[in-house]
Amino acid sequence: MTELLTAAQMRAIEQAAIASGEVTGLELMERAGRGVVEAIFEEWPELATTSHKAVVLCGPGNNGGDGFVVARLLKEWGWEVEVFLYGDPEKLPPDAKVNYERWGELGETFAFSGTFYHPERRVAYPDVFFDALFGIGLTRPVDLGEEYADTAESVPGDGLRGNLRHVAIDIPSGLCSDSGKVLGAPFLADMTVTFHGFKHGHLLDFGPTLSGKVICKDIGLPAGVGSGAFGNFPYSDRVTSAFDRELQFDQVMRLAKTRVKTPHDDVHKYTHGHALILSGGPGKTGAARLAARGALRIGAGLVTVGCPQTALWEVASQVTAIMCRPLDGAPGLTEALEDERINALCLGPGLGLGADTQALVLAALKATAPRGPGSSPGQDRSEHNPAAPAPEPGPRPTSTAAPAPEPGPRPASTTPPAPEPGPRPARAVVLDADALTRFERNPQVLFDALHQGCVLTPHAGEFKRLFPDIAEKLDAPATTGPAYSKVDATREAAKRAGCTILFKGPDTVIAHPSGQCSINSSAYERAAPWLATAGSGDVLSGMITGLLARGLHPFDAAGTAAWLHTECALSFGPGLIAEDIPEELPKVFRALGL
Ligand SMILES: NC(=O)C1=CN([C@@H]2O[C@H](COP(=O)(O)OP(=O)(O)OC[C@H]3O[C@@H](n4cnc5c(N)ncnc54)[C@H](O)[C@@H]3O)[C@@H](O)[C@H]2O)[C@@H](O)CC1
Ligand SMILES: [K+]
Repeated sequence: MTELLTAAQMRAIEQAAIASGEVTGLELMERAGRGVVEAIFEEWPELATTSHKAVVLCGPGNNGGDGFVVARLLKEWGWEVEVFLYGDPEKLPPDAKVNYERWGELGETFAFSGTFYHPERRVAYPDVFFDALFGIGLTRPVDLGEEYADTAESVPGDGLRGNLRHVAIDIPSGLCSDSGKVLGAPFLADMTVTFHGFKHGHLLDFGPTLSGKVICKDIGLPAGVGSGAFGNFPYSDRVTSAFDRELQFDQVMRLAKTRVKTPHDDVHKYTHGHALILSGGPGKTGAARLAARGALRIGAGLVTVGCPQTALWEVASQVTAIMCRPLDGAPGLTEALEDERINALCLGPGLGLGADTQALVLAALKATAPRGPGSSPGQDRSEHNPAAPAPEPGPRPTSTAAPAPEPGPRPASTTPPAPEPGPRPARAVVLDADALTRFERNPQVLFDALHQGCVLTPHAGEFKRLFPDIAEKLDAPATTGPAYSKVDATREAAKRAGCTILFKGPDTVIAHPSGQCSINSSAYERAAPWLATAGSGDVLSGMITGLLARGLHPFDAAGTAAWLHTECALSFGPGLIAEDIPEELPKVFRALGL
């Protein structure tokens, strides 16, 4: 499991380890520096010889301390190394000071006060420039003058400096480790070597652009409860990543299990759920058809497109395995939902911004709201109980349509699964696009009707319409670190709405009102810029709806669909159009060994 850390969590883990007496801060710093050297030799084996040159820019904190370790190790290896320090050596924290002095036995440290220019001593044409200026301790914008900005922001490996590689230690300086926002002049790295676990900032916002490639080195910090990077943090504070193939595999395996018919299974199409996708009128049915195809391919047993009578022939003439039915307005929907086998709905794609859309959404939410005490709409704002035993992530048995298959075999994992983020009601609803925008002027009306079975899938514009105050905080330029992040924003929105929110982007964040959160990053080796194509979001909504029909919990359905959506794009490659995404799913499933 890939667990993503905030600066505060990383500090807490380090401090707990040091306080336990198992390791000292100095040992951790030595391992961090060694990890950086290992990483550059692994990445660029041609550097693992003696005749290379490095410039190391150290800052006033422990990130600078790591830089002094790197300088010493490379010098001992036989490199020519030049070290600059931004700050007063007397004020370095204790571990960094020790390493400053150790380096001092091998070479000189030049004061960096805005210039690298030292005519007598400058290392000409270095092979690597190390950024050990600021790490997770960045608190304000970096402003070190033009020469620094020029060096830090130069295009990695640009021609001026030959094959100069820019390596950031822990996180590029000027990048906020919690938010991925930029504070002042940022360092543009070819490679970033971080420790123990990825930080949120490596995946969010500018993180992937500035970090180059991120390598995470183990520095021997003991694993806590959960034996992952998180130590003992409550689940409600944790964020996992869609790098997390294991977790996603687990979900997909569970789906696959119910595809296999054994002599004991009474599996028929209704046991895989029935998804209803609402469509707009004539000329506007394409989005719903795309969503329907996504729902069907991902495994919903039945998918019906409900459309105005006037659009019936348009839909009917373009679908085959997908059913269609006339469904006019809120009364029509309420009547359709008397069929209790319909257990997942999708509203929004192509629906239009008329009053009808609001009425349809409210009718859908009313008909699907859990009944009974303590389950009133908009009330799923409870926290997890972190002390509660973590159950197996088995199927959510609340769906009337989905059977209760055995959990599929899981890849070996040392991390216990997260507790269930609350029960899911029998029926679930995905709201996207126009179904969100329609409530721009009265979001509270929507929030009052939402329930724990809902998933909202806004892109940045839609998010802003529903949560303008949260978006304002998120969009404000960062002036201090750690800055308010997309994780903070999505969590806050999920709490307010009382349901799962999937906030789209290359850094898609999925949050549940309990605080449970994950990031589906389409960056680094999962970068798929061709996914930004018309209709791609409609397919995602449909895929989530399909997984909900299969009985997955909204939080899991949203995360798994987002992950598979990116996998489909990667598998297909450039040239992809929205229609290709669902059709790629079988190949992705096969590649997963299903
Ligand atoms: N024992 C430990 O705590 C370990 C720490 N490690 C390294 O230590 C780093 C964290 O060290 P620190 O907490 O000392 O933080 P940093 O080294 O990131 O920076 C903190 C210092 O920079 C100053 N500062 C912050 N923003 C500034 C700005 N814009 N302009 C000028 N000065 C600014 C702060 O006032 C403070 O003096 C990690 O990123 C990691 O590289 C690793 O060595 C592993 C072990
Ligand atoms: K750094």
